Amino acid sequence: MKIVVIGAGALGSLFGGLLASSGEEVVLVGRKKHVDAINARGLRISGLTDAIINIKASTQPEEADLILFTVKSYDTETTASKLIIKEDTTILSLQNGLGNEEKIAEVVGSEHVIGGITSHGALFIEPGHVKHTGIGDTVIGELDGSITQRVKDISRILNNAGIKTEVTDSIKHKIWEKLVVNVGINALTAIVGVNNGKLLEIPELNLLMQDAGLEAIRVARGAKIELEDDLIGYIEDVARKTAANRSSMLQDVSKGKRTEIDAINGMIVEMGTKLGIDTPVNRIFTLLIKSIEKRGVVDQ
Ligand SMILES: NC(=O)c1ccc[n+]([C@@H]2O[C@H](COP(=O)([O-])OP(=O)(O)OC[C@H]3O[C@@H](n4cnc5c(N)ncnc54)[C@H](O)[C@@H]3O)[C@@H](O)[C@H]2O)c1
Ligand SMILES: CC(C)(CO)[C@@H](O)C(=O)[O-]
Repeated sequence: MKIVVIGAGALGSLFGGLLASSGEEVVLVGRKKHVDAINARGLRISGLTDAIINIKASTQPEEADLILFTVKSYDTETTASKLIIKEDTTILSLQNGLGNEEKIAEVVGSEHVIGGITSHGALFIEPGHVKHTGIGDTVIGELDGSITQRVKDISRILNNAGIKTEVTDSIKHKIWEKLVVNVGINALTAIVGVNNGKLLEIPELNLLMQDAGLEAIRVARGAKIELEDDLIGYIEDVARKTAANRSSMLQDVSKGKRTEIDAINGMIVEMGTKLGIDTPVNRIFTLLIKSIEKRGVVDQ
């Protein structure tokens, strides 16, 4: 199976490197500096995985049997329009946020798209070098809930590469559950500038995390997405397991980079408005993060 990783930054390089190490034919498609460093010296993975991997990298998309789609959510539409698709190409999005699979499907056709979430952590260190910062589960599935040979084949390949992966018949629910976690953790930690664990230690932050999460759960129910009962407890579990982590959104604002706010808290506000459900906490989080994006980095 030829695998092309579109959006080979932190997560895509980690997954692509692990797959190449397991013997799969992999091409990383990313930005020029990263691509040139990889082609010159191999891909270095440090942290929980320690390896230098010979792997092909390019700045241009290529035809593939499987495309791992790992750009930030704000690049989804433009990147999907550049994909080279053949009849049996499968695209697996491993992105955070809501709406990515639908945006890709609008461009290439829904028959090519499957959904996925992962709790692995990866950090872009420098061109040619990513750090494996966390090990977690990966779940993939057909958007219609069917269990097909292709998802079973992709799961086998990922597991063979050491990426523990399960197939689910409810990937949309899993994407929503991950979304609720990101709704509760990402923006708040970025606004206040704290690691994830502070959301458990500081009572005021814990209340805000719960309020944001409860709004998302109400919007999900309004959209007929029945979620697990104790999702607030799930958010807290993730914050506890990643207590020392700086969330991806805190990392982004610390570097003066654009965030994925629109696909996370912004999506809750957008859907809540359409459904007539108030989402004041998510609205404030969204406005504050957008203000921080415009403000840029300040000296602490
Ligand atoms: N990093 C993690 O630990 C992690 C974990 C779970 C989920 N995710 C999700 O995975 C997605 C990617 O996250 P990341 O941390 O790897 O981001 P990243 O910014 O490190 O990687 C994305 C890369 O794609 C590149 N890119 C954008 N458009 C492109 C194009 N058209 N062609 C080629 N390259 C292009 C960007 O320049 C960037 O280098 C996000 O949705 C994120 O929320 C990340
Ligand atoms: C789970 C999570 C919030 C841990 O930091 C991660 O998805 C992130 O940082 O985006």
